[in-house]
This record gives sequence, C-alpha cells and structure tokens, in this order.
Amino acid sequence: MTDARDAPRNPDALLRRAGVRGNPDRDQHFLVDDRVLDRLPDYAEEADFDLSHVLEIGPGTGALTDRLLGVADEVTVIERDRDLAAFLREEFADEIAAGRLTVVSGDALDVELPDFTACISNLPYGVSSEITFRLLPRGKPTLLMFQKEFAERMAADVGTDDYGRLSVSAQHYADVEVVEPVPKEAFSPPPEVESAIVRTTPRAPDYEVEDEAFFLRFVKAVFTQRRKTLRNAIRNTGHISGLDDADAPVAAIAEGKTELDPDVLGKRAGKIPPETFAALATVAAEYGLDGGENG
Ligand SMILES: C[S@@+](CC[C@H](N)C(=O)[O-])C[C@H]1O[C@@H](n2cnc3c(N)ncnc32)[C@H](O)[C@@H]1O
Repeated sequence: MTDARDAPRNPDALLRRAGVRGNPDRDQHFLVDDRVLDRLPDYAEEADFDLSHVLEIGPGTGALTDRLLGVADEVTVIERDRDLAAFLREEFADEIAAGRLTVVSGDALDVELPDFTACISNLPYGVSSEITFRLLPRGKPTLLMFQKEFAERMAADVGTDDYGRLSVSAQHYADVEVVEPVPKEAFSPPPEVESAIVRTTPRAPDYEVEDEAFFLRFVKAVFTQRRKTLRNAIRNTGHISGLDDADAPVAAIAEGKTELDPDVLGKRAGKIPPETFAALATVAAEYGLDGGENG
C-alpha cells in the first residue's frame, strides 16, 4: 500500500476538508461515529466476506471508504454528487494511483455495476429499496445501512408484524440479519429516523420457482391486500400480478386440483411462508396465465 496510515481518517476532518455539510434533500447523512465505522469491516470479516473487490454505494466524504481500503484489496465507489466525487479523487489520490480505488461519478441506479465480490455501504435511504434489489440478484454478500424500520421488515419472519413483501423478496435471495441498530446521533446531520446495519448472505431458496419475475410480482400483489384472505387477495390483484384469469387458480386450489391445501385460501398473506408463496405462484401461473398449462 502506498498510503500506510496508522489510524483511519477522522470523519469530522474529512467533512471539514471536503467543505460540505450533508444535505438531507440529497440523501446525505454522513457517518461520523468512529465505533460504528470501525465495526462495519468487522461484520464483513467475521462472516468471511470475499473482500477482494468491495463496492460502496454513496461514499460521501469517504469515511467508510477509508475503512474499506483497510481490509479490501480493491474498492469501487459510486457517488452521485459530483463535488463529493471530485473531493474523493483528490483525498484518495494515492489509493487511486495504486489501482486500489476507483471513483465512479454517477447514479447507482443507472451506472453499470462493477464485478464486485461484496457490497458494504451506508445507503442513500431514498433509493435503498431500488439499490438493494439491484444488488441482491447478483448473489454477493452485502452489509448495508438502512432505515431501521426497513431493515426489520427485510429480516422479518413469517407471522410477525413486520413480515411482508420486502421480507419474502429479500429472503428469496439471501439470509438476512440485522446486526446492529444505529442511533441518529451517529450521523451528521442526524436523519429523522433510526438506522440499522443489515448483513445479507446469498443462498439459493429452499423452494423452486419457475418464473422469478412472476413470483416477485405475485408476492407484491398479494401483500397489497394483506388484510384480506388469500382467496380475495389473489382474485383482486390480477392487474398487479399480471394474471389473465385470477379466479382460475383460486378455483383450482379450492377444488383440490393442486398440491396446495385448500385451507390456505382462508389465510392472510402475513401467515404464508415463502415456500408456500412459491407453490402458490406456480399454481397461479399454471392456471391463471394465458400461456400457462391450464390457461
Ligand atoms: C447516507 S450518505 C452516506 C455517506 C457515507 N457513506 C458515510 O457513511 O458517511 C449517502 C451518500 O449517497 C449519495 N447518493 C445519494 N443518492 C445516490 C445515488 N442514487 N447514487 C449514488 N450515490 C448517491 C449521497 O450524495 C451521499 O454521499
């Protein structure tokens, strides 16, 4: 390494050198608590993340970037704010010259993602869902800061109040765990909500889905009517799930023509585990899509 530092860069000093104050309207809340910053790489190392090429989305003034350079072989950051990207190029000139850091100036929702081995980021909360579902299908481990409520919904188990579309969709790709709640005071300026660090470990689901896009649309559709029984939720949301005939799969299940227990139709989405959603989506596609076997 060309930049052999004994101590990581001080987050407050980085803010002063960059001459910025976080702008909440641009999703800018910089992590200034050294203890939280130090623990982030630890959470990745203890889970044996492959740190050969770490992606960081929204590096801001580089406090986390600096910690990541301490554990990773190579880091790529994507920052939408042009001034911050220019500051990072100056502040980390040595690391860039050594080929260890690449600064991409652009929107993480638009730019091509590099071939990363892990993603560790304090995400811009306004687009955390979109970014997460760009990352998870890549099948790489992630350690991400979210709004606490979002984090809890991602990790929720079936039957709990937080369980919903987000839990089923995220857990389709990975094991999801909340590793640490983070108070508002850890950031400058403090956000309005509490935060939490979430670790995702990719794995194949223990069920099969034939059409992943349809499965995810079906889950989304049914959870828009989470207070209704599945019978009604499936029937009422064909316009969201894309079913051509939303009554047909319900009838098939009720008549015992499928492997599913007809009683499932009387349950609500919050009580349905992911593997049952997978079975439901398969039946829904088979009986309710025009191209389906029985459609
Ligand atoms: C919550 S701050 C985190 C900053 C830094 N990682 C830290 O922890 O101090 C989010 C950062 O993401 C940037 N950002 C916001 N929207 C973005 C987007 N769509 N793509 C890339 N960066 C974005 C903001 O400019 C800001 O620097």
